[in-house]
Amino acid sequence: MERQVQRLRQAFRSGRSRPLRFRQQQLEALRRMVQEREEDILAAIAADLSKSKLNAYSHEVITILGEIDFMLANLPELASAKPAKKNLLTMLDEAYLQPEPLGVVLIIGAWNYPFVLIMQPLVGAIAAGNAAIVKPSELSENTAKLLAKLLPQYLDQDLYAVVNGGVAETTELLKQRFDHILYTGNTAVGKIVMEAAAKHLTPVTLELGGKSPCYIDRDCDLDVACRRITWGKYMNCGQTCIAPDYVLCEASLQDQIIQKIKETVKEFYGENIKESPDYERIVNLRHFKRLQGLLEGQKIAFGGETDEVTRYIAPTVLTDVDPNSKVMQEEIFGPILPIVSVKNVDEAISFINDREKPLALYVFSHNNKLIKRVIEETSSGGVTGNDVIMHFTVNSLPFGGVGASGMGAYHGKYSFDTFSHQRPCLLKGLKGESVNKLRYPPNSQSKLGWAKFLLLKKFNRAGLLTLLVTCLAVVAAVFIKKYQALSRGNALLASLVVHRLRWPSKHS
Ligand SMILES: NC(=O)c1ccc[n+]([C@@H]2O[C@H](COP(=O)([O-])OP(=O)(O)OC[C@H]3O[C@@H](n4cnc5c(N)ncnc54)[C@H](O)[C@@H]3O)[C@@H](O)[C@H]2O)c1
Ligand SMILES: CCCCCCCCCCCCCCCCCC=O
Repeated sequence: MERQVQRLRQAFRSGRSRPLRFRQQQLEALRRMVQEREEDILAAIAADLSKSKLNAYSHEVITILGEIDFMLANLPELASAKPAKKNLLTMLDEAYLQPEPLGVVLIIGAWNYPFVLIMQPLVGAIAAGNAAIVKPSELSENTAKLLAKLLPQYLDQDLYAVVNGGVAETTELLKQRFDHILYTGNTAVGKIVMEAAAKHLTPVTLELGGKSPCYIDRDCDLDVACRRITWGKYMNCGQTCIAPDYVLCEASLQDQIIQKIKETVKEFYGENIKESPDYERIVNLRHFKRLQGLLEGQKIAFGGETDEVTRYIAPTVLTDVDPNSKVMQEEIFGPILPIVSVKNVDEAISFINDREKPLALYVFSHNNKLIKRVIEETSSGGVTGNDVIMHFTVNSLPFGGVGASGMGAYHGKYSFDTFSHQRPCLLKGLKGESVNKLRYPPNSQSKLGWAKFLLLKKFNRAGLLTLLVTCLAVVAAVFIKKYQALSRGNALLASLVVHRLRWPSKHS
């Protein structure tokens, strides 16, 4: 592994990944890969998550095609130097921010959206001019194997590599020195990644999880709210980092919400959910058993059926859930939706604030002021009002967590920034030593006065008067110089006219 990282570092040092044209070619190759190998990609995702090809396309492939298109369209602007504001001491100089690639970056993905969670950061890493190693999750082994086969066929092999494996391989990988690590997965492993990164002072982006709350206000269109929540909760069988984890609402709303979600489940997946091509399965037996454990002792409003052989768990709603029960202590990451009743929005806000900061927060209400209030008085990675999941799809919004749900963000421009160093550059000329004298020793009270004026824009009356006189003197000097030049010009013109009058040319 050490040798592999070294190989990438050498290729990065050659400077090959930096020119915009090269980055564009690699992104175009990535897009070609997605288009030409679409069938293989959909089949791998389908095999890993028992997902229909249509859903694999709309959950994963669309996102990546959109991200590549965004980068290709915006790369010249993203990679360009941005002028910076200057102070009085540097106003004649050039000050700008130059994005530069970080070097060799590591991208570790999770299994639940196995294609997106590797490819979307990779697009950002390439766009920013880095070399990259990607480590797909071993739990989504079909997608992992396919990525290891396809990426080298389409991308520069010395700059981009795939490492497959589980804990042992990832542990070994994490011993190497990287210039950035973007990790997606659970919080416990996030801590391991951060600890390993700290040994090399490597910056990290941690895309973690958490329990994303969903508050439904009394003043709300419950039909719409429940339809949207049902979609976001049971998509990918609840195995979505930003799925609404639980519902908070007044007790009086509980029965209606249960009824409406039940009807929507029927509308979406039919009478026989097991037969629906739109309903996935739990990724493995460990997660299946974990989820079964969360159902124990709970009041099941509907759903709750499980089948170990196919790892099927029906869309389930739990009612009157005790906030101290196990299902409310850990991220559910499955098709189980607890409803916890609260007296009002104040109690909902306290409930949210008493817990770790979630990755997403959802509020449903006709009352925009209430939505804004919930946003104002809580914290979360992202928020969607009157819908769920959809903020993930807006690539002008950074995607990431806060507190226990992660650090840093990516998507669109934010991916580019995550994998770049915004290098501050100040270019000065070699003239202007008379002003520079102010900062050279020996120091004096008057020099300090000038420093305060030039850097802090603080000055007293005497200073202001001096400045005014200085400015007037400068203006006068410029004016006199121009006037002299003008008079010299006029004199020259006059002499030419006289000259021509005396000796008219033969053509005139
Ligand atoms: N914020 C996001 O964008 C996002 C997206 C998807 C999932 N998630 C979160 O991820 C979690 C589910 O993913 P998971 O953790 O089960 O995925 P996972 O089991 O696939 O693990 C994630 C990655 O960590 C590696 N890994 C596992 N154990 C390790 C160890 N001991 N040392 C080093 N590396 C190790 C795996 O090989 C894998 O590549 C949920 O909490 C979910 O909310 C977050
Ligand atoms: C008219 C048809 C439009 C279909 C649009 C479908 C939009 C689907 C959006 C899917 C979003 C997938 C979320 C992936 C989250 C991955 C990160 C967390 O696990």
